[in-house]
Amino acid sequence: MSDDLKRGLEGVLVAESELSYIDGDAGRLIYRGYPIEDLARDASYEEVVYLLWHGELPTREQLESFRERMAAERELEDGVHETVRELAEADENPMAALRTVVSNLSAYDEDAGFDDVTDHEANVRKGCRITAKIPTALAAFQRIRQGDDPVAPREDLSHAANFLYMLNDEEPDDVLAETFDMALVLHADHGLNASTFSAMVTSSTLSDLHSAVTSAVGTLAGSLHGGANQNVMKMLEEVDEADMEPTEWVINALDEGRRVPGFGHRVYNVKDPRAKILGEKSEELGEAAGDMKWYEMSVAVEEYIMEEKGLAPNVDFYSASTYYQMGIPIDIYTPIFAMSRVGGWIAHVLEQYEDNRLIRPRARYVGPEDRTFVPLDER
Ligand SMILES: CC(=O)SCCNC(=O)CCNC(=O)[C@H](O)C(C)(C)COP(=O)(O)OP(=O)(O)OC[C@H]1O[C@@H](n2cnc3c(N)ncnc32)[C@H](O)[C@@H]1OP(=O)(O)O
Ligand SMILES: O=C([O-])CC(=O)C(=O)O
Repeated sequence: MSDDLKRGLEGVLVAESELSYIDGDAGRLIYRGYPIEDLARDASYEEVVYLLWHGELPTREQLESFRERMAAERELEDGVHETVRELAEADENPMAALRTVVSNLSAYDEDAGFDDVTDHEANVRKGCRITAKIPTALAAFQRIRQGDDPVAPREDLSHAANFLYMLNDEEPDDVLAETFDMALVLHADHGLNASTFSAMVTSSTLSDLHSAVTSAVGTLAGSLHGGANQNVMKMLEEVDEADMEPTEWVINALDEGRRVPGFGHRVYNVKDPRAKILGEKSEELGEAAGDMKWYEMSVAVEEYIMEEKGLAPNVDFYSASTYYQMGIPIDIYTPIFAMSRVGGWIAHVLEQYEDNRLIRPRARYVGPEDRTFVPLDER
């Protein structure tokens, strides 16, 4: 046993995976061998989920049947719908609401249970249901809390277009649907990031898929991980409202020892390739709207932090201004991240079950030893 301490498990290899590879120095990301740039340009979210779960890109027929299968699972059972309504009416935080809803889905899933948690086919069925229902739950949550009626899902729309339709009660145009689909593709998997790792830890105990995804949603919520995307947008809004230079906000934050959301990464030492693609989208949306404010502010922040701290933007940085310009409410950016990453979480759980070993590291004990117990009355 090695006594080397690796805080935050930095750089520690704990598994073999065929799912995604990140070259942090070259700024390169691939899913099962395919460059993220190619997938973002040409593949739909459904195609990418198929690739992650099955190992190969689908043929047209395979994709059609996978799409139909997922789309048929979009409706929420009445009990889940009631939970969504209660959470929305109680003004629950959206990530907390999503965590509760994912957990609640298992009560209505005919394959749920702890008898044979590693059954691959049952897990793909459960995975389809969880992935298909998260957008419905999230859109309903958003609409109920803003005082509108939920919009029922449509089976004829893509995963991305259907979500925007349910959110806005309006079919998105092609630009919006394609931009959102691309964002889902970009967020679908990313090696052993913290939320994926927590899904793996949960499944490694031979707990079930719903528990693993519930753990992952809770982990993604934190501001050092998926929660950063909404903090990026809050920063840009603060800059705008105070009519200050973006660099001023950053200088203040750094002076106060605060992290600037959307910058830095455990694995990338250069600009995250996903941030490059999302930056282009943010720029295009600004051009289309004739308002470059959000994009230009973002670029000013990026240039300043690179120069001062040598830190590059991560995926959360440009997803913020992209979603904002699509009219998406800020506090559902992180649930939208979860809506995509669930495909990756499930793929990693399937992989974990294929060759399971309990994940259980050690801590170096630095507390006292050999203390003499003093009975309660004598303390
Ligand atoms: C989808 C995702 O999860 S992507 C990440 C999303 N999270 C964020 O954007 C939050 C802001 N970023 C961060 O807090 C970090 O960069 C993390 C958590 C992402 C990575 O953290 P780590 O790998 O632990 O890097 P670590 O904390 O060691 O940082 C290295 C140095 O860069 C600094 N640094 C890293 N990120 C930032 C930042 N965003 N703002 C200011 N300084 C930063 C640290 O202060 C540290 O400096 P020091 O050596 O002088 O103390
Ligand atoms: O890989 C990480 O640590 C964080 C990240 O970028 C992601 O989860 O997409």
